[in-house]
Amino acid sequence: MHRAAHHPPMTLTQKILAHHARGLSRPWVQAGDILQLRVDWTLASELAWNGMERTYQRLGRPGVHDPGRFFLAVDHTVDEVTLRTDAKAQRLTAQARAFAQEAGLRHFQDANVTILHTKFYRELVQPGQVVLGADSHTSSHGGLGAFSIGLGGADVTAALVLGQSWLEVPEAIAVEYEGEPAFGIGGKDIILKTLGELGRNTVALERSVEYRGSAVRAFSTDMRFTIANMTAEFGGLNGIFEADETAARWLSQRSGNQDEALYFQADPDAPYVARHRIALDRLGPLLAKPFSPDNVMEVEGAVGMALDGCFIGACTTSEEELVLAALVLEQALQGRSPLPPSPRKLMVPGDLSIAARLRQTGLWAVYERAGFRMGAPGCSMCLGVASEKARPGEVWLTSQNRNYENRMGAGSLAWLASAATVAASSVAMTVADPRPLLARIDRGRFLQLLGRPDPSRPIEVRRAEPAVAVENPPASASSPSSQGHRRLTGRVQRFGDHVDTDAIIPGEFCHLMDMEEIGRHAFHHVRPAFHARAQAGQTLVVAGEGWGSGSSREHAVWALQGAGIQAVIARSYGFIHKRNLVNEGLPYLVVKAPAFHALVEEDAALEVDLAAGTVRHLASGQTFEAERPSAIVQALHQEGGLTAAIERHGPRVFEALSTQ
Ligand SMILES: CC(C)[C@H](C(=O)O)[C@@H](O)C(=O)O
Repeated sequence: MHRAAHHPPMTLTQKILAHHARGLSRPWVQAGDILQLRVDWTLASELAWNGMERTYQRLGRPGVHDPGRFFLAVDHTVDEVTLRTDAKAQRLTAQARAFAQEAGLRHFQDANVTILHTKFYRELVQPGQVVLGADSHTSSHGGLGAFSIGLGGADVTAALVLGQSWLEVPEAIAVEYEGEPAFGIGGKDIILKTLGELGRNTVALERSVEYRGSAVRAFSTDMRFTIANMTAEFGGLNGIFEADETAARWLSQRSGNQDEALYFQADPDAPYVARHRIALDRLGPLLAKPFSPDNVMEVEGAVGMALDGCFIGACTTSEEELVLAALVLEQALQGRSPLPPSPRKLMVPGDLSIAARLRQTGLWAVYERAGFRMGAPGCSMCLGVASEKARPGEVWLTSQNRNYENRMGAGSLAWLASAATVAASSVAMTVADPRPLLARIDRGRFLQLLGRPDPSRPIEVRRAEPAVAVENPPASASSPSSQGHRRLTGRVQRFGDHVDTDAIIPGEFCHLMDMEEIGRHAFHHVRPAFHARAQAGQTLVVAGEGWGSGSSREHAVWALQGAGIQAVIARSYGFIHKRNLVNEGLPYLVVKAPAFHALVEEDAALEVDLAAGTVRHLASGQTFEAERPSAIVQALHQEGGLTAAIERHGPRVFEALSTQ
């Protein structure tokens, strides 16, 4: 083992990756390196486990690498009503329970105890760890300085079984926050500001996003959580904050789970491809209009807009936000009688421990007096699959992280905001600026209600450098040159930019496991003719930037395959979806040429030569070149996907793939 004392400068992410890499040929990593990675933790929900179980079964139920390092929580589809009445939720729950028993999992969270990310962040993750979760918001754990990413079920199952994965070291950007945000302007407003200024699936796409700048020292661990969480909406591969005294103080409150913390720091001249400065001093409350989280506006522009519902909850809404929103409601209710209970105001805490604290501190009762109903911990309305849904045409203000079309239920219109803004708006059920109410809150009381460690208490943070295992001479990357040897012809189904995986297959179909049935629901709401067109020969998808961004659902690939799609051609892809395409063996091509995108229309006939990596537009005879996939991606394609590769190579699969 080397201590990488003399290495080219590395980012924080690169240091964590170097520390976890196996078989490096030199004691550092740089963007573009393909790594075999030791994985500390895998995570999943019952909904993702459904797909993972299929891979696990195909692998012959081989047992898990470490039953103490898989965190499985039943949170996505369950609430009191679905648990009682919905056979889908019951089946998914039973399946997760049965696996927890079979594998002897130490960290199984049964229905409605927590949201996957909430408990894992608060109690388990440690700085410097590598975490792979079958959920896109696994990015959240970068808030405590872990390298934590969402991946599809096949990738996470592989890591669950083998304790390893592979990764191409991403390029990195720095988002540098400057200035002190006003009291009550928290993580949600800051990440919405970031999304509004920089755009989703742009500068962050497939890159590490390192959150830095003079302002971040004062960000609480909850603020960091929310910002890292919505790195998924930003389009980043991972989002991360350097673990510092604030992180160490949070860890020191735990009864255990702090002994592996590694306090890496980016080198001063770390190779960021860009630095983006975001000023926070004049930041006010923001909203994101439907149907995109970067469709951001100031709250002032919507004040008075009528609301059909207010939802405070989902993973992105931290304890701090729930406490602050309660204090906003308390101020709003001063001098007036309680509001009548309303089915259109719902608050769902992320974890039973948060619910308990809200009860102890009297804040639960404040929500009640403000007319809110409270639900048991879970994703609730955020995914549109639990019992609470917005109805068609309804406008909901919500503190969740996604406002895609149909996200809270078919035909719903979700506007995103901080919990404080949702709380202020819930009083008259019209959008309201929370600042007059925030101004009346006693900050000392807010901190005391939160019960966080005293920020002035000194704490020692021992900076770490990666311990790098150098084992191999550089792998001779002979390059198999294709995604198979086939030539495909077909006609095009044409899409624009930012087609998210919720559009490809809505959450309500993510419990299905029959490929043809899943295929029949591809683009169920937004392009119902997709399946029929594919069946009639429009079997090639051509899209713009960020195809398949959003969630990690493997169903998005299965829907395409089930409908009969032969290949996808796009300018760029959501990182997780791209891996899912590779794992499931559905060819994808990256074609950036503007001339191609100007030329190819709906129904155009194309010939795709997978071996050559070219696409020919048959009517004009013009040929366009696709970017060449990395050697490991080509190798995976030749193996027929990840599961087939594991079946063939066993535990040495990543080694075999990287040297093929
Ligand atoms: C169902 C799950 C795979 C998905 C995700 O990965 O994000 C969900 O949590 C979501 O928010 O859409």
